[in-house]
Amino acid sequence: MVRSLAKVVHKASSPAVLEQVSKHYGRVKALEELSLEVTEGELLALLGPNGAGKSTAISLLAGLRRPDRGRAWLFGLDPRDPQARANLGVTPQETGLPNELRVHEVLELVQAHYPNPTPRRELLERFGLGGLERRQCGGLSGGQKRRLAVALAFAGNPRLVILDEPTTGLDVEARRSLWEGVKRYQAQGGTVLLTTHYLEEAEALASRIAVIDRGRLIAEGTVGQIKARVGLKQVRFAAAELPPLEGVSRLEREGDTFTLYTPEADTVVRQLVQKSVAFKGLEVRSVSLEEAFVALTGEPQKE
Ligand SMILES: Nc1ncnc2c1ncn2[C@@H]1O[C@H](COP(=O)(O)OP(=O)(O)OP(=O)(O)O)[C@@H](O)[C@H]1O
Repeated sequence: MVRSLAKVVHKASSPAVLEQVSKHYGRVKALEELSLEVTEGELLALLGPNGAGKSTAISLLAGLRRPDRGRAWLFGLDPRDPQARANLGVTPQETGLPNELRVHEVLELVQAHYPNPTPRRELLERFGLGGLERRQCGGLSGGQKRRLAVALAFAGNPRLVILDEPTTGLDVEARRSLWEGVKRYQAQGGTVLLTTHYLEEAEALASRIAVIDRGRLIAEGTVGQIKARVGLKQVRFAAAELPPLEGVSRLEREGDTFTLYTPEADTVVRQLVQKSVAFKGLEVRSVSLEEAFVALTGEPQKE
């Protein structure tokens, strides 16, 4: 009795919880027994390759879809409960703004749905939109549109904001300006769940990272802990044979070309020299997050 009560209190105190959720689209398994908790005041970055299930997880928390199994909680309530969603702001992946409406009109339209909206000035300033109030949305640049779409997620003065790949397609400057707005919200006590393909973005913003792949949680921890796991280097060279090597997360062979993934490229190259491997055309480079995920989640080492 005490235990189940503790469980309820725990869920009620967290802005968002997924508890062992599974979601299938026909034969496609989008999520498999995924558990995730976003705690008050944190910025949790949800990372994963294309099709990992990030958007599906978000849609369950936003009450847009229901899990086939398991439960989703938003402020201790069913996410489809309007009372729970009144405290939530969401930016979808796609930016659909009416071309004819002016920036201030769009903001007012969204603010009007909330009892205690964030002041317009603050939103404009926070997301670098000052001076654009009277511009029609159709006349905004891609980066400005994206910043406005993200600002809208904050318009209702929410306690939790879900940002689904907010900076995809933005240049470095626009991305940084958006990060500043998100950081300021979090500094004022806001909670954020962010999905992104960019490790750099998670690094700049996240207090914690969860990595999902094929609908399952495969890693979770601080930025440092995740970086240590996905911060792999790729070592590639041609050689006739390869002795066993230490510190290799994954090994691929195509003809006489070997591709090794390792967190310790220097150590691997040193072993090649020490073991007198006659290698040619050595290349060492950092892998993309995508490749790191494949190396992490792929089959075990094989030739
Ligand atoms: N409406 C749908 N109907 C059928 N399959 C779907 C649907 N939505 C998503 N899927 C599939 O479910 C899986 C998870 O998709 P989801 O969009 O949640 O992943 P994601 O991690 O957000 O991907 P991305 O990074 O590409 O946005 C994928 O295999 C996808 O093709």
